[in-house]
Amino acid sequence: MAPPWQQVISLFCRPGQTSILEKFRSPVTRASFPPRRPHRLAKATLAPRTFAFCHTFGLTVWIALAEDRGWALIGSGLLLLLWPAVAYGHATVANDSKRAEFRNLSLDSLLFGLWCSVLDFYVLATVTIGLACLMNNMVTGGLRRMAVSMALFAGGALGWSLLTGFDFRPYASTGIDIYQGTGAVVYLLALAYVMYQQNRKIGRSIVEIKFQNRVFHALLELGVAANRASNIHTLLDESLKHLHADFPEYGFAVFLQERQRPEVTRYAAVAGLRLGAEDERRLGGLLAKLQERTENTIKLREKTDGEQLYATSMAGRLSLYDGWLIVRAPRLDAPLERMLSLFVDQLAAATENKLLQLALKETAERDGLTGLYNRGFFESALQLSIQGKAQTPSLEFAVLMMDVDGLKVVNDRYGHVAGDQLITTVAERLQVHCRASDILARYGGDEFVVLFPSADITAVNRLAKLIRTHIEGQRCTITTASGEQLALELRLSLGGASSCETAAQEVLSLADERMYDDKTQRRKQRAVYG
Ligand SMILES: Nc1nc2c(ncn2[C@@H]2O[C@H](COP(=O)(O)OP(=O)(O)OP(=O)(O)O)[C@@H](O)[C@H]2O)c(=O)[nH]1
Repeated sequence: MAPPWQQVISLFCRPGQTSILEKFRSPVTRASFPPRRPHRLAKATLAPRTFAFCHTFGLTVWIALAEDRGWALIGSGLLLLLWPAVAYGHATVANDSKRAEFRNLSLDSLLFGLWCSVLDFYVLATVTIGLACLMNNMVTGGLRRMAVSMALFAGGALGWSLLTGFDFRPYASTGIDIYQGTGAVVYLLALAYVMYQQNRKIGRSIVEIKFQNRVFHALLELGVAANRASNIHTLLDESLKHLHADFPEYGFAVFLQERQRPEVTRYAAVAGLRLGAEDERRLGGLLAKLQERTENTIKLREKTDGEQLYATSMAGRLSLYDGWLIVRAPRLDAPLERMLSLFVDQLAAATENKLLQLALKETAERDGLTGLYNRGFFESALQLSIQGKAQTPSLEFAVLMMDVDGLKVVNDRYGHVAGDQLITTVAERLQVHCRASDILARYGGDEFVVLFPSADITAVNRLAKLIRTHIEGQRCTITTASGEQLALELRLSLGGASSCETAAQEVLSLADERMYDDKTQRRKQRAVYG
């Protein structure tokens, strides 16, 4: 059985409702003790409420002394002094602090109504206190709350009159009138000041929210730009363009410098800053000297367009580069610094991802020795051409196969290093004669292939002629592993075919056959001519 004091408390609780004591003992309440923060409304009303109740207590004391009504009135008036603290505590510990404060405002009206009755409806006090209650509720909760407040004020006054009998004393004394009038004016001014402070706070919050929205938008745009960009230059250019569109009052630049050689700026982008090539070089040099600095944002010595330049470091967030975001701003304030640090984080992550993505793409598409497309990429491109021909029969494509003659001999005589150099030399020279639309790939060992995605056999003949004129029989110098210099003659066997001559799937094998025919013929010729 619960101790008697607990039974008394439980009398005030509805069945199933948790008593205040239980709330305090529950682990949840203990975990959140000391109490939560009161709602800003509770904080804002604390001072005016304290003033109003203290002032009413003063009025009570004055009337009690002036009319010799004894200490009973003053003693009960002491409750008025306690109420502001109780109300504030209530709003502080409540789960829903705002609702609790609204309840406090209602109780204010009820208490004041009752007290006006205690003071026998002294007219000036009843009017000013009643008006103050109505205004307070109107300001915080609109017409509905004001109506509730009016009802509670009237209810408090009538209720007390019914309990203790109705007395009416329209006037006390001039001194008390002056005291009450002055109190009412001070209260109104205090209320107006609180409202002004609240408005200022709201104004500041709106400005901050707008700024945060711009930051959020810039970060979203950065994500989109990062997805779309095909290389680092585009990524940086687009990101800065969007950032400048969101923050036109600032100018931006970004520098990525090589980690090992900070004086080398690998990528730079500018938006909303007038930086010539010379300025960029000078700024790059300045940033290279700042590598050791650890602060987030540094004020630079440089100024542009009459405004100060600041640099925010990407500080170790890129594996190969050191990055800097430069901003031109009249001054560096806390929101700008926060925005820079957020943007730099995202930009560094997007750049690093893009670098990784490009490296992976490079590995997947390119041949490691020559840097040309590899066989996998060529075969995907050939499949696309075959599909294109199936969908649009008038769309032709062609293939030229090439094989370096005599690589085995070079390997056997001078080693694989020399053989590798022969392969890369052929690749470089072939690249010179290919057009941007031609897909030149290393097909395997010493075999190369060119796909002409929308051309016929004339493209093959054109390139074959260029190879025969400018590569065939040309000499190249190769250094062996032992440091010996060799002069080798380049020789290539060629075979071309196009989709006008055979079925699309057969083009590559036809080109291959023709290349072997060419190789056989050239072998015979070499045998004949020695
Ligand atoms: N150095 C080097 N050699 C390679 C590479 N890939 C393949 N090879 C060699 O290239 C040679 C290609 O063989 P073949 O085409 O029969 O040699 P070839 O001397 O060019 O003969 P023909 O084409 O008949 O003139 C082989 O000896 C392979 O080992 C490579 O990446 N580097």
